[in-house]
Amino acid sequence: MSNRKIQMPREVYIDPGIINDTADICKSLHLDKKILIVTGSHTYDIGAVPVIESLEKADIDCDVIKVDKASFESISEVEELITPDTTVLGIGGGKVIDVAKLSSYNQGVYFVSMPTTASHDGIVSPLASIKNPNSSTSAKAHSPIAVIADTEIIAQSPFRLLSAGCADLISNFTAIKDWKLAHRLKNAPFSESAASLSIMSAHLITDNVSNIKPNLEASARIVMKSLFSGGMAISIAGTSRPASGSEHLFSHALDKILDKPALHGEQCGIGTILMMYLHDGDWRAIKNSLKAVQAPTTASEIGIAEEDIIEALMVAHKIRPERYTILGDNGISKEAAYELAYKTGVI
Ligand SMILES: NC(=O)C1=CN([C@@H]2O[C@H](COP(=O)(O)OP(=O)(O)OC[C@H]3O[C@@H](n4cnc5c(N)ncnc54)[C@H](OP(=O)(O)O)[C@@H]3O)[C@@H](O)[C@H]2O)C=CC1
Ligand SMILES: O=C(CO)COP(=O)(O)O
Ligand SMILES: [Zn+2]
Repeated sequence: MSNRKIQMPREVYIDPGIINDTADICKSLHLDKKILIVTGSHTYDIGAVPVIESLEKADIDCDVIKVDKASFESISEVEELITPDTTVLGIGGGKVIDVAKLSSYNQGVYFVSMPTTASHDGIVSPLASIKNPNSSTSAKAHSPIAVIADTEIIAQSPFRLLSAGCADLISNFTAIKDWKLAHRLKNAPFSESAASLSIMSAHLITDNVSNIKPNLEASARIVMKSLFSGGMAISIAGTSRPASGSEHLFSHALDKILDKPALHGEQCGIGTILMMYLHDGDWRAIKNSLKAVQAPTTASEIGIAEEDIIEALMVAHKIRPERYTILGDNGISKEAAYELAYKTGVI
């Protein structure tokens, strides 16, 4: 059997109030034998409680587990609660969705993705960004059978999370530049359709910045739809390449260096300014787009010390050596890292 299959969700709902229809959606998909809700401590009240009410009214058996880390320990704890009849509902941010996605994949049961915010592009993709100590790649998992995105809940989530989602999408611009470079220099497999969809998803944000505002359902819808198409680009490519290049390596390096990193999308956004400069591209336009959606553009805005930015720039190329980027095989020198961070105003 070919390894090169493209996975897509079967049903996608992006609507205000749709969370209250969860039981009906599960029934229509024959996923109503047993539900396991994976959620977080903040998202329990916001997302899980209305879903539990909807399932109880429909007499659907349901269990809940809260997770606080996207780790292999959390995944094992969730897997212990899964039986062959279970459907796993991930209700929360990226961390919760990744844990629900990977645990359901490992146990061979269906997964429904229910984002409570629009902060990252893993909502519909078949990959989980959970690294184990021996591997630097995203873990292979599966696409959700359904995506239920309640844009009213997403609109009410902290705007910082939505801005981070916009920044995760804006990072597609450098991810694609890196991917093309790797294709030309290293013959890395490249998909024109995935790359085009990825760039289009980023443009849905940068061409619409004036319509992305706090507490507006229409804004949540724009970001969610862009994350959906960005996730589809990842599905088509079968790798995170269309959405993860050198700017993500920089963010992953910060995650390793720092005890308390900033949001994933925020770090990737700042990484995009830096890597666009290295690509000799229009890094000022990236910065302006980030500012327009209220995403941070400097180290001090996300509370990261200058020396940690420099350290992350110097080690980023080692995070995933098999994925060639503008950082090359040897990375950049300390002096060049300072120059880069200083000239772009990141430090
Ligand atoms: N699979 C993939 O391809 C991708 C995966 N990722 C992964 O996703 C994670 C980052 O996701 P991100 O969402 O930024 O971070 P988190 O999942 O850590 O969420 C950040 C915080 O926002 C809270 N939150 C979520 N929704 C709401 C809401 N409606 N109201 C109030 N608070 C809310 C969460 O609450 P709570 O405490 O309840 O969780 C959490 O405290 C990382 O682990 C990253 O690796 C990122 C990109 C792509
Ligand atoms: O964050 C991602 C895409 O936005 C996932 O990428 P990684 O494969 O680098 O974890
Ligand atoms: Zn990302």
